[in-house]
Amino acid sequence: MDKLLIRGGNRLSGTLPISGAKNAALTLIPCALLTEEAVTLRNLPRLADIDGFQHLMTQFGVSHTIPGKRPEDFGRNVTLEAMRITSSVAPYDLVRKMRASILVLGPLLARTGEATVSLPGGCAIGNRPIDLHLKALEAFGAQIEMAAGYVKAMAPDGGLPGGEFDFPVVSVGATENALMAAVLANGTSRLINAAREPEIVDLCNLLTAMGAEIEGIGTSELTIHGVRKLNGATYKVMPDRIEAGSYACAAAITGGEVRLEGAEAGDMGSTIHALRNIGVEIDTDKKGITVSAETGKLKAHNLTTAPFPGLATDMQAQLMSLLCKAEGTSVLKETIFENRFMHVPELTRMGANIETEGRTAIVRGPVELTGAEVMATDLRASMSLVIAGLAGKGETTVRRLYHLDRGYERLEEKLQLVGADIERVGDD
Ligand SMILES: CC(=O)N[C@H]1[C@@H](OP(=O)(O)OP(=O)(O)OC[C@H]2O[C@@H](n3ccc(=O)[nH]c3=O)[C@H](O)[C@@H]2O)O[C@H](CO)[C@@H](O)[C@@H]1O
Ligand SMILES: C=C(OP(=O)(O)O)C(=O)O
Repeated sequence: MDKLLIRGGNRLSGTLPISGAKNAALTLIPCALLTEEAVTLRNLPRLADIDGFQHLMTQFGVSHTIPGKRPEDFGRNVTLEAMRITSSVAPYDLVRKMRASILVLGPLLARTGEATVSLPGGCAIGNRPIDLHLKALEAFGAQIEMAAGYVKAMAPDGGLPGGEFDFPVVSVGATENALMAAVLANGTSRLINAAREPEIVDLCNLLTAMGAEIEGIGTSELTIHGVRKLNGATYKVMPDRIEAGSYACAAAITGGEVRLEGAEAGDMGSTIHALRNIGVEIDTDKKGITVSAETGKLKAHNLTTAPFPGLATDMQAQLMSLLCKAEGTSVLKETIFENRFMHVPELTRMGANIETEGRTAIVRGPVELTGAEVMATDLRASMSLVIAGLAGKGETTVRRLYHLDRGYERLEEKLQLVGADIERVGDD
């Protein structure tokens, strides 16, 4: 298995491009199930999760074409066409590798009147139940059955009537599934306390381009007037705000100055706010953001993760690494997932001074980070180790790169562009 070798200490400087957002792409791809016409997605990131989702789509009879693009370019355009749905079953083998596969449930149900999807199971960061996905679909008139690790959703003859669902907890995925089911319902549906992450807005914008009628886009109350048919569309995936935030932390921890080309500051308010409070300078414009920092001037700051517009849980680990180099004591509270501090023991091995108590981590800094052999346990935890490695004295080896490959397009190439000493090597 490949590993990353990072020789820390280089100050990052220059420009790196920000890719299309994984979490947007994973909900835009299943929209192709909602229409017989072609849906073309531009700026899809080249990631293991995206390849996996495209593969899953072939299971339902969706064809995809990738027009030739130079391999050295980032991103990719893909046309998905679901002229006829040949199966509405998502088997365990394909679903278990990628939790987001559950996002085919809503659109398959809406298009064909039934869907059978393997339960995705938990993952390293928490249990991640799907009860809210199912309750929202039930509220729209679906009948749900569970058997042998699969969930089967059925619509009444003539399709889902639509309905109202008030989310007791904000859920990104459940909001997405509910939206994709509601757009083809016979009546009007209402989602209350819906997630309003920028990726949900991206989903609503694609659905609207396909002919859906959605009111309240960008708010926590969405009204969806079901339409009989949706058409195809061509749509550009939004920039990845988590990738951009991660590279901002990487630049800052090295005391560097990096331009994140294509980053959308408007989607990154809480991350930018956090970075500025830590002492990182951020300049924003329409085409990207520029991050600069002086390592000696970083200061402690308390952070609490929350649904958008709060601080994204997907940024917690990366900011924690940065705070190891900040003067003073920072308190980080993780409110979204119950087990999202798995980077802490690895960061500690690199010299960090972090104590955890339940969902709170106390980071004392600044410390001298040192290179070490570390093991990645999940996507953002892995990135936090890369960030620490960039600032660490000596060599850091990060193993289990499949986590990083789920969410960072050609990570080492992008970091090399700004001067990092990082390479991917085969294991010996
Ligand atoms: C592919 C994708 O977009 N992934 C993102 C999505 O995950 P995902 O959509 O899985 O996360 P959710 O927003 O659904 O989860 C939020 C919280 O709700 C709970 N919950 C969720 C669904 C449910 O049916 N029941 C329930 O209790 C979860 O366990 C968690 O505690 O949003 C998360 C929160 O911003 C991000 O960290 C993930 O990167
Ligand atoms: C947790 C994440 O993704 P997923 O929901 O795909 O596991 C993430 O992107 O940080």
